[in-house]
Amino acid sequence: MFIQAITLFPEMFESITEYGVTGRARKQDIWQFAAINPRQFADNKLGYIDDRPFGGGVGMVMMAEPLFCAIQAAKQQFSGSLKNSRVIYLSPQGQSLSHKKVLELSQLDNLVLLCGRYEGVDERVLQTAVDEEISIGDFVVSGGELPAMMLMDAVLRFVPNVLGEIASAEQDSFADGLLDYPHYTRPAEFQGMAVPDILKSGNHALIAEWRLEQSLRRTLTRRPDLLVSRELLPQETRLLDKIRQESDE
Ligand SMILES: NC(=O)c1ccc(NCc2ccccc2N2CCOCC2)nc1
Repeated sequence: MFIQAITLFPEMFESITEYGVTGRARKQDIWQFAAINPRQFADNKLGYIDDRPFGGGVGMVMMAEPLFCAIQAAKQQFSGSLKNSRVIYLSPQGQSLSHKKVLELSQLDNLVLLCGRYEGVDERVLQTAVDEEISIGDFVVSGGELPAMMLMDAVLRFVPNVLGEIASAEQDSFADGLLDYPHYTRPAEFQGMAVPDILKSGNHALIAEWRLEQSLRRTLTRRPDLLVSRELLPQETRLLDKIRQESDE
């Protein structure tokens, strides 16, 4: 997958292109990245890429021309099939990012991520050159770069070989619609708190059931909304009934 970010702060993306599993995978050429700074497309010598808003109001708006040219330049860099590409604008006004959308985006060859700064971008860029507007949550941050990196990381976890054979994104809790179970490692006792005995039993079937019960228990108490739209396997229904009976006692 080839990901391009249109951003005034290219260096910010080093946190995902140089570090962690995503950084290692990029260095292994499992995915590729390029940043395009719209300032190079400013048609004035001073590199202005923002201007005052029509209609007045605080702050500045990113001008259409430099962004449009940057998106065109990104499209000329596409690898693989051109049609398997998407230009995405990260904004609080976008469609909420979901696991389903992450999976859909992970199938693409090319992603272009437009990162807004100032008060946002000229609407005409969105109308002519952006395919989708996506929000990573109902909150506002100072620029689109961090939301873009969140989207990138979530998507890259589903690109083959990014995670390596040990971990797999499919086993992530959200992948099967439940919250994750608690994790423990050595020492077996920490500040007087012991690790649940079941995890030291070596009985992998019982351990798997305990973990599933913990996921269900956590999901029921912290995010019951996730259970509403989820099909339950017989074993899950049995465990949920057991958990609900406990809380009814
Ligand atoms: N939820 C999200 O995905 C999300 C995405 C971006 C973002 N900010 C960049 C931005 C992008 C578009 C429009 C306005 C703005 N902002 C610019 C700075 O001022 C506030 C508004 N914030 C939250």
